[in-house]
Amino acid sequence: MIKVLPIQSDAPTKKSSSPGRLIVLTGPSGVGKGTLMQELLKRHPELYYSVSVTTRSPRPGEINGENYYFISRTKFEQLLAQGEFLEWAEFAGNYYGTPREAVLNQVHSGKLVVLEIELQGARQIRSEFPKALSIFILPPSMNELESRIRGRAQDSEEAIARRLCRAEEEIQAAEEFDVQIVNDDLENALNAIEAVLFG
Ligand SMILES: Nc1nc2c(ncn2[C@@H]2O[C@H](COP(=O)(O)OP(=O)(O)O)[C@@H](O)[C@H]2O)c(=O)[nH]1
Ligand SMILES: Nc1ncnc2c1ncn2[C@@H]1O[C@H](COP(=O)(O)OP(=O)(O)O)[C@@H](O)[C@H]1O
Repeated sequence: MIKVLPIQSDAPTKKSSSPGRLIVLTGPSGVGKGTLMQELLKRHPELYYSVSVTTRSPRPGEINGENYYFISRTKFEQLLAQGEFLEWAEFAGNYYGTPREAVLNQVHSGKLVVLEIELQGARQIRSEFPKALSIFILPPSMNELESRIRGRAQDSEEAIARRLCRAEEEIQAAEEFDVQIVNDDLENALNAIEAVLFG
């Protein structure tokens, strides 16, 4: 079951009048969100990437504090009860959440802040922050999506099945978002995202 916390709505900031903004990058697991994000950050170091908190185990090569903050379920539930998440969801058996304070501070200081999150969290951000720009990344086909998830070779069969099942559902929601971009050729997809972010 997916659960999402209520969060604060767009509020004028006293700290800065510069146009900070929330950018939501969403789309099914394996579509290439992480890859696109890495490239975007290389090209635009001025973007602020929100590092999420998760109860999922680290994959080989993942670094705590860089890819995610990896914590226990008990700790996650404690932070949740303290209202520390801007949004959160349960996805494929694990909790994921966006740290509230860090993100709002960055937006208020005028940064473009990118959240790379799944559908339920993206919906919540959209409804609470109407000025957020939301981008839905689509795969060229379901076959290609499956081969990307398998090609990554970092998930169990069970985790792959859960991601594919969820992907079907997520793709149906693509039209809810401001912009849809197909990640077929990586360079083309990057150019399309840049056009949306920077005009
Ligand atoms: N709602 C929400 N989703 C998140 C957050 N962080 C990551 N996700 C999403 O959770 C899903 C699973 O992420 P992950 O376990 O890293 O698997 P992957 O997307 O297949 O690499 C992906 O769709 C992520 O975009 C978060 O803070 N909040
Ligand atoms: N445009 C693309 N063409 C081919 N493979 C891609 C493309 N974008 C990403 N991939 C590959 O697909 C796999 C899943 O990408 P990843 O960024 O981990 O997806 P997500 O973060 O959405 O789960 C990775 O092995 C990545 O190298």
